[in-house]
Amino acid sequence: LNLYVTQTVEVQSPETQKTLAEMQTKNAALQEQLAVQRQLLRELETQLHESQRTCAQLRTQILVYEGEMERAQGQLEAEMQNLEEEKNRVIEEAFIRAESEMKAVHENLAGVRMNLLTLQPALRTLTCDYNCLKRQVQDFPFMLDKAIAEAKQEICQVISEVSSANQELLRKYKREMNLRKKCHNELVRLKGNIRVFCRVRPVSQEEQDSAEAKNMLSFDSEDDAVLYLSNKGKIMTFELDKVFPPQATQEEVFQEVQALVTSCIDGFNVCIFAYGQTGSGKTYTMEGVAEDPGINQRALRLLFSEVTEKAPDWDYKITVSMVEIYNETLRNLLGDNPSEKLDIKMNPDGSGQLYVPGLTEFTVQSPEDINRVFDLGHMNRATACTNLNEHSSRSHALLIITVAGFNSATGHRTQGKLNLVDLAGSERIAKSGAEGSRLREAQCINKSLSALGDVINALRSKHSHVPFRNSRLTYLLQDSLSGDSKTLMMVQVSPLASNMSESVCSLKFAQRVRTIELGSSSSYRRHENSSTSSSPTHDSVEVTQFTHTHTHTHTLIIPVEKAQMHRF
Ligand SMILES: Nc1ncnc2c1ncn2[C@@H]1O[C@H](COP(=O)(O)OP(=O)(O)OP(=O)(O)O)[C@@H](O)[C@H]1O
Repeated sequence: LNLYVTQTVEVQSPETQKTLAEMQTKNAALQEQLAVQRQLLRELETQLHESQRTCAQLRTQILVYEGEMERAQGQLEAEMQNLEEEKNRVIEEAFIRAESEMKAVHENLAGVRMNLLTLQPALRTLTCDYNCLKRQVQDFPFMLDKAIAEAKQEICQVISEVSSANQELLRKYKREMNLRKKCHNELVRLKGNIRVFCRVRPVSQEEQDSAEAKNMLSFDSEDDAVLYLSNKGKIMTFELDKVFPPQATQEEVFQEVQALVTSCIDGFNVCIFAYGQTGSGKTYTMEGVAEDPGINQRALRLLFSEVTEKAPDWDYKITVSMVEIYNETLRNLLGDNPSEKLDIKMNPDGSGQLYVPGLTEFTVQSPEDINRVFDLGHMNRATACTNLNEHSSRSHALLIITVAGFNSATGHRTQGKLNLVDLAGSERIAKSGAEGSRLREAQCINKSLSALGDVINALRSKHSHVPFRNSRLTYLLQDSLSGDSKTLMMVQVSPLASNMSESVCSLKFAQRVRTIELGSSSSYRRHENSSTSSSPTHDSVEVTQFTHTHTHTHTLIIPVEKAQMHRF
């Protein structure tokens, strides 16, 4: 390629010129190729130099490595030598140790062999025991079945013995219960079906200094059933079941009443009436005051404590209703609408019992519940009238407590009702000089108190017809006045001189009721010093009329004046 010849040639012919041009083009192309080749050659030469330098470096490196390898070889050999020595030493030590261990194992083996020789008899015994146990285990299900069968038989026998003992106890319990009821009834019968108490209220602070306060009533220190009354210069003696003097406390009064209250737990129906003229203390005896409650509150508290004592054998539910009878209209004092009039109807369940549709009943479980119920009743009573004091004097207020019991052991059920009645004032119409609406009120009161007397009369006389329907009061209390019910009349008496004629009427009524019940020939006797001729007339016809009555009803009656209770 370096042999290019540059020659200037004279060219004449076009062909030659063409050839020349082509040659020149070729020459240029070759020149270009030559330049490229030269460049390539330079690069190759550079690469060659580079490779040679790298080769020299690598050789140097190899020499370094070879040196290092020789050194490592030396170290390796030394290390191997060391390891060889170490190996020999360790092998030697292991051998020595193995030898001593082997020796110990030999010794142990000898011991174990020795033990084995001694354990063999024990093993034989254990094997024997095991076989024995195995046989027992095989026999166990049969023995167990047998034992279970025997135990079952014994248990069945014991159960049947216990059950028959229980039956016997139950029979005895029922017999005792019946006996108790019979004794109770007998006691009540002996004491009288109608019990009549009298309570004289104290002279108030305001009355203290007036002429009214002079001592018209006196008591017998030896006989708490006698009351002396001085009227128009004569002294009359009244004999009742019990007379409470003015100083008698609410607690003392309640103590005499509590047996009657608790009998409703045994399923008896009980009525307690407070009877007397306005201001004689009826409401005080029945309701009392906040700091010294009367029969209503004490009765509920006693019922709570009694039923609590009987738990868990007996389960009791105590419900309370409050109604008012005003002008022969029945009102629900615990309902949402106290002005709504209630009706008394025959229960559609065919039991022949009466019921009051729409009457509210509250279940009470604590003294707090009682307070809430009483508050509601009072509030409703107050909202339905303009003057509560006057209104309460002219209406009957009834607290009806139902006690339903269930004995889960015997399946026995009981239901008793306790009716606590604060009657309207018993004063005579003539004295009050009433007209218009007052006259109507007085007539209604007169009618219902007379009806109460008529009902008691008919029941005592065993009349075929008892006029329960003659008043709302007797109709409502029908269930609790008839049958083996018990009734108590609490006759309230005012100590004031101006009230003496009303007091006489009340006490005469009480006396007559008591005479009927006891069948005695004379219900009140004159004081020895009194004039026989001028004392109030004792109606011997009425007394005779009630002498032969017999009933299981127990009643405590507060006296009703003669004019109102003329049939007595
Ligand atoms: N045993 C008593 N101890 C103290 N105060 C009594 C007693 N009895 C009645 N009182 C008082 O005498 C007043 C009249 O009593 P209470 O209101 O109970 O008579 P009432 O017969 O219910 O009259 P009403 O027919 O008007 O309702 C009351 O202030 C009452 O607190």
